[in-house]
Amino acid sequence: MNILDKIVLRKKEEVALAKQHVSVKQLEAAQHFNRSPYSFKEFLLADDRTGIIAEFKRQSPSKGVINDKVTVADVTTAYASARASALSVLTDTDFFGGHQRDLLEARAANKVPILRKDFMIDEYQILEAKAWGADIILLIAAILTPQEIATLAGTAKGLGLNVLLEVHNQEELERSICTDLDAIGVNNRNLADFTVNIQTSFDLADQIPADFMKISESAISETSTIKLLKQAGFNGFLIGENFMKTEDPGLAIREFVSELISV
Ligand SMILES: O=C(O)c1ccccc1NCC(=O)[C@H](O)[C@H](O)COP(=O)(O)O
Repeated sequence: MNILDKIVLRKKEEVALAKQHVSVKQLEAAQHFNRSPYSFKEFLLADDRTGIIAEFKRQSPSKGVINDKVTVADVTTAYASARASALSVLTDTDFFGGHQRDLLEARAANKVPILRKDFMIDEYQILEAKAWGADIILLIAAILTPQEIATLAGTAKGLGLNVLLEVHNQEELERSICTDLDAIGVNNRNLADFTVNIQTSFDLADQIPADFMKISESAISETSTIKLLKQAGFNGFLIGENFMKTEDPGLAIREFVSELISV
């Protein structure tokens, strides 16, 4: 069993448990449920933003603890001030050390789109994402059937949420595309064995239909890579570890962005 299988197995238990504790009615009555989500596309394309989707990532299965000394509010507000186009907040606890309250804290502190970064397998989690103040949800092709992707994407769009589909190869891309997607992300990390290769994004760039925003995800640590990805047609760049591994992720993104815009 690989790590994705383990995560999905645990996620099924978590969702079943969550449904016993919080009803759909309660989620629908939550403070954020009726707010209108920000447009992911607008923030990705805005002249005064960078395309960076900056991730709050305490730990990961591949790296263990990355940073457990910083707070969500400090880091995410620094990311947004440094002109990140969006924030990514992990809400998976067992494998990434994230939590629902991380998303709620990021929402309270920021006026930019926020991705609920989790392993979505059930419509209930989409309602949670809306209730907790997310603007974007992630659907990972490697763990969902085409029918599940279409259904979950349809539910999310019905709630006004933005949908990011994540793929790792052409086969996943071809079988997963549906109308209710806003963006397609190419993950440079193989989630089964943790190997990373930026070339994955370049290989798939031209295969992504022009109607979708193109995002490159994982293992980005150089501004020169972003420039090449932009030339290949990418609009967004999901970066976690490169900022989070430093003592001051806010300073790290500021320095990164000043280098990015200096040429
Ligand atoms: O990061 C991991 O180890 C990982 C393992 C298993 C499933 C997902 C995993 N990461 C999720 C991500 O996609 C990344 O957090 C995100 O793209 C940022 O990547 P990075 O900039 O390399 O931290």
